[in-house]
Amino acid sequence: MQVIILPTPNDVAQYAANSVVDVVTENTNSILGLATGSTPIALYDELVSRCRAGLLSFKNTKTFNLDEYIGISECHEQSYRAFMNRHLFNLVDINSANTYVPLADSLDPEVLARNAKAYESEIERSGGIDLQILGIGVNGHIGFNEPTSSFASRTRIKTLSKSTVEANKRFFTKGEFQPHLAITMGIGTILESRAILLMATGKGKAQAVKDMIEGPLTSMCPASVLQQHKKSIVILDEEAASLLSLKEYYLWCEEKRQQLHEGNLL
Ligand SMILES: N[C@@H]1[C@@H](O)[C@H](O)[C@@H](COP(=O)(O)O)O[C@@H]1O
Repeated sequence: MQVIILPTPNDVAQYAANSVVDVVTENTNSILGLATGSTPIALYDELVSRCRAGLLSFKNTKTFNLDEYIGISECHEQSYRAFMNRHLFNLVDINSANTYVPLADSLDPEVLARNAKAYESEIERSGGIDLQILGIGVNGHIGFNEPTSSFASRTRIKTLSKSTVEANKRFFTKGEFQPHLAITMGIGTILESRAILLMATGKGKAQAVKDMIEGPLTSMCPASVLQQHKKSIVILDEEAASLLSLKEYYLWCEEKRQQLHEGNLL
């Protein structure tokens, strides 16, 4: 796991944008895994600006989102499909037919299970995800893989934890139905991505970040599984990194990596 600590959330977004640009320009048919939540919004804003400036094109890119709520329609402004359309898909040159978000617009468990299975098949048919973007929940969840999710899990229906429902309450108006279920890529599915980039910003994420990087490998902190991935990069701002015991070491590692890269080590 590579841990990169940067001064501000904007630096985190810039770093993540550079990584996405590298993947998309190296292979114009690349497959991206995308996340929702407030953290990646600054990344999407940056990608939109670069695309509008002609520095980047998503013409042949395919995307797979991590998750979608069950119980609200795709047209609901809090659906993850609507979120992605609003923050990225409608603002860049991507072909909307190449943007996949789990289909969760049914209340029939059999239909939902079939949709989840079909999502897995579609990822596989596409050749797998080149770069998966992740955020992290305050309880260490990734996608909607809540604590105790199996590390071998595949795309499936998942019940949200009370703390996740609470954290996402701010997006729904008072008295409005708020989903307690979602379809999410499984942890096993996420781990098959060729590279993973997790972004975390703000003090509220500091404990989850510490558990993910320095805690034991445990399903109580689903993000800790990234310790086992061969190419996982965690990009943090100072606040999110504030509880790390080995913070100085991670900064030192980046300095050495940079010096080696620039032929400047001796
Ligand atoms: N399913 C999403 C996650 O993918 C996201 O990482 C998390 C944190 O969101 P935020 O970035 O708003 O803290 O929110 C939701 O639960």
